[in-house]
Amino acid sequence: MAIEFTKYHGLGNDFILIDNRSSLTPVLTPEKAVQWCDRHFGIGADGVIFALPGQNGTDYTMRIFNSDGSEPEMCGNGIRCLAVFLTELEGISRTKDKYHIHTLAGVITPQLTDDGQVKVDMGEPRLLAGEIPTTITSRDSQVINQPLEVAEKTWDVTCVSMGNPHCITFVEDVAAINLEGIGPQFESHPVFPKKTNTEFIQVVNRNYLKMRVWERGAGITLACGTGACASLVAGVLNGKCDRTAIIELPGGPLEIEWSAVDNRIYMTGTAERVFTGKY
Ligand SMILES: N[C@@H](CCC[C@H](N)C(=O)O)C(=O)O
Repeated sequence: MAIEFTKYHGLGNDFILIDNRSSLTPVLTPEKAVQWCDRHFGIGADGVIFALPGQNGTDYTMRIFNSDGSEPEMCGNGIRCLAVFLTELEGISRTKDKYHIHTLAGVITPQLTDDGQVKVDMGEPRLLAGEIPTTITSRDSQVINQPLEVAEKTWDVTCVSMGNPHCITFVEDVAAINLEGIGPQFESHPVFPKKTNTEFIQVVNRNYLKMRVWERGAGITLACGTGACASLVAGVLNGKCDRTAIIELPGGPLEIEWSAVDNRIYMTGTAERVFTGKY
């Protein structure tokens, strides 16, 4: 039987959204998700997102399969798309502009803003090596500016978890990075037991960073919300940027703040519906 879907994107990081509110079990298997995400033989997307019933007092649950069928803990651009999708599903019965969403990374709270964007309380970054997880060791158990050998080169990396793992490295020129060549080697490096997303960051000034990303389970994408949050944290920890900055991605800008008051990360950006269909 055909399943209804809506395609969305957050800065070109694109997702197939499915109304799964009648069950806690996703209507697609990971294998089917791979086929749906295929850009030649399917609909084409970086992942499939399911809007499921809430758990433990939350409004809804989000689950996501990457385009390779693996299941990440969280997706920053995806949760903005989910928030807009939920407003469309609720229609005139909608009573709120803020949702508490159960995810594998904890409760995440997106809120629609007056200018049509979505601001997300992404929670607190996790910095301990065991929380990333990574086996890279350092004196205080945080991985900040530590050397890592990848593709016959030593990279200084900082590791941050936003529920999902991120490895950040600062470079002179993001455009010069051979993402396709080295991204997979970071992703599957033995120091990351759950693999990793990798962000290459060029600091333009203390409030403006350029980023390119190789995503775990999806490869090169035009944007990564959790990656932008993790990169701002890495920038602050390395003394390279302020606690609020614009992160410029190939698909567009995200505004990221790491609050000194509550230690939480706030991400603001767009989410656009592309089309609906049945498949
Ligand atoms: N693009 C997403 C992250 C999606 C999950 C990631 N590929 C992983 O496996 O951790 C974002 O916007 O955060």
